[in-house]
Amino acid sequence: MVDVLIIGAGTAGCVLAARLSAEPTRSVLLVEAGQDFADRAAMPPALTTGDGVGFDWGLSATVTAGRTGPLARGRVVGGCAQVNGRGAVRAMPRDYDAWAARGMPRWSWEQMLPAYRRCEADRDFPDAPHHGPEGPVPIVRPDRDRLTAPMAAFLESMLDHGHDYQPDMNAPTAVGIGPYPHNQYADGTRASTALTYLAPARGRENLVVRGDTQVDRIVVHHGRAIGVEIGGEFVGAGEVILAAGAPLSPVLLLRSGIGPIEDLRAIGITSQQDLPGVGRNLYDQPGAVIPAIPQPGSVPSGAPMTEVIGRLDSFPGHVPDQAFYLTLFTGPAPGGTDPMIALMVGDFAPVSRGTISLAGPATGQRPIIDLGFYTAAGDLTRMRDAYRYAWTVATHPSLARHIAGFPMLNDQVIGDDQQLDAVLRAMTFSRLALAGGAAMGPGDDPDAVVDEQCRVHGVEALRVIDLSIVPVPLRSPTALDAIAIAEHAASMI
Ligand SMILES: Cc1cc2nc3c(=O)[nH]c(=O)nc-3n(C[C@H](O)[C@H](O)[C@H](O)COP(=O)(O)OP(=O)(O)OC[C@H]3O[C@@H](n4cnc5c(N)ncnc54)[C@H](O)[C@@H]3O)c2cc1C
Repeated sequence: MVDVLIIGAGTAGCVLAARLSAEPTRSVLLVEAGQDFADRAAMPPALTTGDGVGFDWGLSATVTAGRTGPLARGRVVGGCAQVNGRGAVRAMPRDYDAWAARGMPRWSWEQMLPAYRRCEADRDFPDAPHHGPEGPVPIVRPDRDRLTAPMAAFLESMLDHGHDYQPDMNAPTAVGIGPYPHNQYADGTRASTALTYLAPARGRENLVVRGDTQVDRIVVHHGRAIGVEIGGEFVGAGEVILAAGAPLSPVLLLRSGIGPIEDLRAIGITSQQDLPGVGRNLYDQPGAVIPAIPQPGSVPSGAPMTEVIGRLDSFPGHVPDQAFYLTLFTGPAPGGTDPMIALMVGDFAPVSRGTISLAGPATGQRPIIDLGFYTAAGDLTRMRDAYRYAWTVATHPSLARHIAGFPMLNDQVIGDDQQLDAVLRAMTFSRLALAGGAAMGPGDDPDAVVDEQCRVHGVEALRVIDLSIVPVPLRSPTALDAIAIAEHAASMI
């Protein structure tokens, strides 16, 4: 029997395994459903995701009412951050302060900042008080003077719109436009937590990593987690830590009988703990693009996909909340080879919430995921205003000179509420920044799943530590936050 069994060697799980096994007397078993590339040289250059191929779970979700789409989730040691876009932007202090204000003072920005500092080695601002100089994750930004022509034009358009230039978009209050921070090594290799945290810890005698091993359920006996079941095998543990990410941590709780009692009974799962909040309060960030055909030669081949990110405070029709972001993407469109330019607008803080539920008890049955985009009043209007504003950025002369045409948009569509709403409902996609579904909250909150120390309410020796515990929207693309959250939680164990 191991002391600690961690389910999921993803973004957070690799951090937890490294930090918890640093104590030599504690035995740690890290279990991952996907492949383990222990030898960095054996790792394929590109780990793809999408519809169950490569290193993807093949999940799907309801995106907007009546419309379903694939929901990419990394299934490999390193998790989503092993297949993601490497954008490494922090959430804002106000997000953590909102978290703390829900009765969890240990998750305030003041408490979280040391965790962000601990995890990073910021190559550009090592001396800034809010940055860490020597953590495991290298953070770099593109050089403003060496941006590709469309990226420089996007920056110019935003500055002309009155937004501030921010050399460090990870400064706590950075609002405006600046170089996009990325987690990567100097040679361009992706700096996932499989490399930055787990690889240096692999030699420890008290740490075992098991790839290609999917946990079927957590075994709870008399109100205490005593281990897990893997294809009929029981593996005992003193403590189980669930780090399967959103949405798969809530899925595993449900399969283990931890969730809304009536829903579990209806699909034949014996309840171990009635927790109505499991699978609820899921949120994600809706995104939409303005696709454009570039002028010939405008997008250099092999150019980085994105180099500049904007976090907006105010624009017409919008109450400032720093929740919208703009990014320019260049390169071949998904599944194609012709170059494209796409200005993406995303909402970091929608009000809408989604749900996760099970169709049945079997591990092989896909969960039912509804992202709930635009179900809350006001979310679609917010997006409409932001998209309209993005149109003015895309059609600004600096950017427009790189664009030959917009395939599906014009001033008339953009100006008409009904037409634009139809476009948004049809094209909105998941920003793949899922969080919640097993939210943290005090014991008197009926929707709370874990307490301030990530312990599942009502079940001993079981914690959830990944983005599914986040009870508030994070104004960020989320990967860096998953690392900092795991760092912070590990310091409490
Ligand atoms: C394609 C893509 C692009 C993205 N781009 C960016 C970006 O550029 N910047 C950014 O900040 N964020 C990005 N994100 C989001 C970000 O990467 C994730 O939000 C974050 O990494 C999630 O971390 P996590 O630890 O909560 O979960 P994960 O990293 O998903 O880790 C969960 C792990 O648990 C494993 N697991 C699940 N169930 C089981 C089970 N039953 N048994 C065993 N193992 C299990 C999974 O295989 C996985 O390895 C992207 C996400 C995707 C999918």
